[in-house]
Amino acid sequence: MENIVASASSQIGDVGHENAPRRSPPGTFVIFGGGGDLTRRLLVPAIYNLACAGLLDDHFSIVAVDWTDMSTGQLQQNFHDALKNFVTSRATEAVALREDVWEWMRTRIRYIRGSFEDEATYAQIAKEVGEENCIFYLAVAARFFGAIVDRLGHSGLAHETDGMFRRVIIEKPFGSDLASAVALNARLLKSLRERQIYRIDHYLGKETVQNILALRFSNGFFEPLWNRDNIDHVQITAAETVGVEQRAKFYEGTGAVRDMVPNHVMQLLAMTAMEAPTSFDADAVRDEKTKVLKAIHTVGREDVVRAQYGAGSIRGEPVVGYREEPGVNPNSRTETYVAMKLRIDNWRWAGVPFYVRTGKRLAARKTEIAIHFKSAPYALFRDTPVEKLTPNIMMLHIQPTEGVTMQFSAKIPGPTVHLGGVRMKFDYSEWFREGPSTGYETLIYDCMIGDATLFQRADNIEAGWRVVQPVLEWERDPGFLHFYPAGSEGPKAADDLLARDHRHWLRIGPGHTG
Ligand SMILES: NC(=O)C1=CN([C@@H]2O[C@H](COP(=O)(O)OP(=O)(O)OC[C@H]3O[C@@H](n4cnc5c(N)ncnc54)[C@H](OP(=O)(O)O)[C@@H]3O)[C@@H](O)[C@H]2O)C=CC1
Ligand SMILES: O=C1O[C@H](COP(=O)(O)O)[C@@H](O)[C@H](O)[C@H]1O
Repeated sequence: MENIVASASSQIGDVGHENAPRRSPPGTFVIFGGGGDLTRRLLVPAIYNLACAGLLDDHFSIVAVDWTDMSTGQLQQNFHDALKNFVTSRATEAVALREDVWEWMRTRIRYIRGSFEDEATYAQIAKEVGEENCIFYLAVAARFFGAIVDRLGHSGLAHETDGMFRRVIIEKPFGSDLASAVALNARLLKSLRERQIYRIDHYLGKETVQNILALRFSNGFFEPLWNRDNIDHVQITAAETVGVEQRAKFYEGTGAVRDMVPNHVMQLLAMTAMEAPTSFDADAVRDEKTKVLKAIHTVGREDVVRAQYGAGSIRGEPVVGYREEPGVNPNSRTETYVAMKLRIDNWRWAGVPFYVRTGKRLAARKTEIAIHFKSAPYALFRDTPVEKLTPNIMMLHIQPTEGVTMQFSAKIPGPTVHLGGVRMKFDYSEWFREGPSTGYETLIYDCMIGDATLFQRADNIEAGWRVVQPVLEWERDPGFLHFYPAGSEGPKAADDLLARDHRHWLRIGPGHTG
């Protein structure tokens, strides 16, 4: 995991200089699905940002493979238009395109028109890339993952020689349940070695997600408290305001559980709950993640709430319910929300529930991890006006706010003992004077330099699917689907899930959260 963010002048203690990132090795970045949406919106802007940062070797090139009828010139024009629309050096703020960098990039882009299922396409790629290092990025629908990798194997394109690498980046969804993920892993391993496979989870590219490990393991004061002696429970939220957008076809067969939980949510949980790895070596980190996911107790049906949004309003604007979205079956039982209570059965976490929830069309866009500490004893305050102590919560804000907040009690100035809940906040953009990148830059760059720390290993993916597998088996059961109005905090059943344990969710929308 390489730090590609320039060292900031406001850092206390120097962590940047001797770790200054090096240029990528020379090679070709082959994009299957080079005419598609992901390429345009995320991959090309990320490569451009790496070029701006001077991180690409002079012998870097892009080969886009797709069946769309266009020339290399037209593809270059499409990428240029895409960059103008989508390029951001930071996640939130648009910046002007640097034409000098674009010109450098343009001359390195080539197009191969061909079908993923045609051997001739691979022969053309082989001719184009020769003996160069290659990264094959599968920016394609999941049904092509196995088929493309088989052909990379048969054509010899997957074959590495001394000093030359061949790596494959695979997008999500990686399987649609445990069995299909296991089968896909087995299929990939017929043509590739595990170390050649980079299974992407874009959450791991987010600086704030990477910061979870930095925060836990580079500071002396968090880790001693990070266990069942001090933590009451943990809440993980990944809430979106968007609906299914133009992806109804994909989403109808997928739903919130498959789309978000085995991958993004499990990664957030693993980073929060894993033991300290022995180093940042990819396997050391991934061993610990897998161990903690494997320690999750088989989930019971009473600990899961599936739900679907109905009509409602977001920021005062009326929005239709999921079943009214274009392309969605009017009787659809696909969930757009899921909440789960998970128990991690190990020495650190036994007895500490991890409540996770994710959904579309909720009250706000908010991804955060809230660590709720156990309360201090109240006895000292019983003869004071203080009626209860403010819960101690440490919030790791992943997005759109990026930072960390600590909530605790403080004495309100005055002659009597009154306590108030206060917050101490670290904000990325305020402190480092620049926000984190989109995430794809880090992941692509890490693959170029052969660092798989932020990619999922086969056992990691399978452990995530194992957690949700029971939920997939109940999805047809009548009654296993609740409803919530768009723009709300989610279904009442999810509130009941915590109320049973005398707890409540932090608010997603604006308002008091403690
Ligand atoms: N788009 C996004 O924001 C995100 C996408 N992803 C994942 O990335 C992957 C790609 O998604 P996305 O870019 O949206 O998909 P697209 O359908 O936009 O892109 C795929 C491209 O491949 C082309 N194609 C399809 N079949 C063939 C074939 N047999 N031979 C050659 N070309 C073919 C498509 O052409 P045509 O359109 O003519 O079929 C299209 O140009 C998916 O796995 C998705 O889940 C992940 C995160 C975000
Ligand atoms: O992978 C996916 O993630 C997005 C949410 O990503 P974020 O970075 O905006 O949090 C989600 O909308 C999409 O359905 C899912 O496929």
